[in-house]
Amino acid sequence: QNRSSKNTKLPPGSFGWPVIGETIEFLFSNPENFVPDRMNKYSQDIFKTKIMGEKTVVICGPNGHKFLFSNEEKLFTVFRTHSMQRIFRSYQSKNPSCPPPPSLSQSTRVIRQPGFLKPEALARYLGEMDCITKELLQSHWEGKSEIQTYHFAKILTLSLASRFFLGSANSSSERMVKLVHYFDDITLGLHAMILNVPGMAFYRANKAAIAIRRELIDVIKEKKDEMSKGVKMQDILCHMIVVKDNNGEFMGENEIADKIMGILVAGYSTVATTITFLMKYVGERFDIYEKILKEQKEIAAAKKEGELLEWEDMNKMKYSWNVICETMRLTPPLQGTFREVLIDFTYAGYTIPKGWKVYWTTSSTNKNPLYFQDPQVFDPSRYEKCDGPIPYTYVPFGGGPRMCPGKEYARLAILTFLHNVVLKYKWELLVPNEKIVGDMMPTPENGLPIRLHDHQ
Ligand code: HEM
Repeated sequence: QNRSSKNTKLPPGSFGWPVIGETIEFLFSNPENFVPDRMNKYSQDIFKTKIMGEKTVVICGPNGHKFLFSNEEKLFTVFRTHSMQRIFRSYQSKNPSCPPPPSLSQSTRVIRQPGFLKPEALARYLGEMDCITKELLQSHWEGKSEIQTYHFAKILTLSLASRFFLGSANSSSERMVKLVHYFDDITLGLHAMILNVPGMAFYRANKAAIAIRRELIDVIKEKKDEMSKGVKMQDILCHMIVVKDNNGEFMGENEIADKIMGILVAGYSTVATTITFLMKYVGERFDIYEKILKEQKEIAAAKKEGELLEWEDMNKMKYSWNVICETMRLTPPLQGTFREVLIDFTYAGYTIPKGWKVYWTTSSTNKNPLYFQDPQVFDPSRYEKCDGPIPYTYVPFGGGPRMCPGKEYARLAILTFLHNVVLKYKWELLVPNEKIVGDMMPTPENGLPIRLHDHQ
């Protein structure tokens, strides 16, 4: 229901300290605690807080998720934190003729263009994805007994993403991989407080964005050069170069660079985190490893020697996908995102005023015993039951019209990795019970070192 009213009853909760509100608790306490603690204290449906300088309501539980995902662009619109807006600016203030900074949602429009991430396009790319994964496993794992999983996952993810989004006809992918630490800095800065002081996350993220933007502009120039020679290409970067905006104008290079950077960042740490925690959880459970291996061996046995993965193979990886889903339930690679309220509305008996921000988060459902029995237990069979989790309780990719556009791409990338790894290796965790650090971006403290064992 939505209505405007003067007799408003705001949701329960606390705005915390003057100015900073509850930002410190939000950013630095475990996100698995911040939300459930307040749900228990105030309301299971909704509570108010002040984070990142904004009056915010956190909308909770499956009903909250459903309400939010069903009212996009009616009651809410996307909101990027101030740090995100500043990091992804595609203009420099010294150049007043440049257009205003685009929001990340503009890169979303481009990535949602028909074709790019649709199954047909992904199916065409799958063989190459398999090939790149094999090559990287060979060059980074072959002959080694110990691997830093997280570091490798980042290299793999960034290589795949830049080859796919920037096009494979140049060496841009290797150049992006050299910038891997800058991508980390940006990811950490996305939810940082705006303190542009050396040593602070926001300062590092800005520096990183400048370095990546510079490199991307070189890649764009090279791409334009190739296109002018008539080389036919079908990647997102080419599309951005030729597409015109609403005013019939081509995008400037800074703008294209920012949009590409947005897509690379969105698809980078999420996939790398999932791969890393997948290796952790499977490394802890040999019974699960054996089931994955059985499934992958059957798929490999049905193929000719050296034949690359195809779309139908991916659809057979049902158990493997359930294991990945369970990984994302226990360690969601992205906690949640913000919206801005477009008009006053009421929810669960409370009024939420226009201009406030709304935050939805996986942590209001993913470990809630109401929806997941024995929530701390790693149990891929939860997704086997024909009805699976209750709708809107399991939302690692969000839902509704804003659901992650990279979901299918991520599924293929992670399954392709798992297929190649289990067929060749067993592994053991070198630091059992390794501490997980990082609040908005969960990270194993030591980078998840593993010891490899070949099957032979
Ligand atoms: C395991 C991997 C991934 C997870 C768990 C994940 C999760 C999410 C979530 C929760 C959102 C927010 C949706 C919302 O605001 O309601 C999102 C948005 C987004 N994701 Fe992903 N994502 C993953 C991989 C990727 C990949 C590989 C790409 C790039 C191809 C990508 C591109 C995007 C973009 C561009 C958005 C912004 C969408 C918008 O604002 O409309 N993601 N993702």
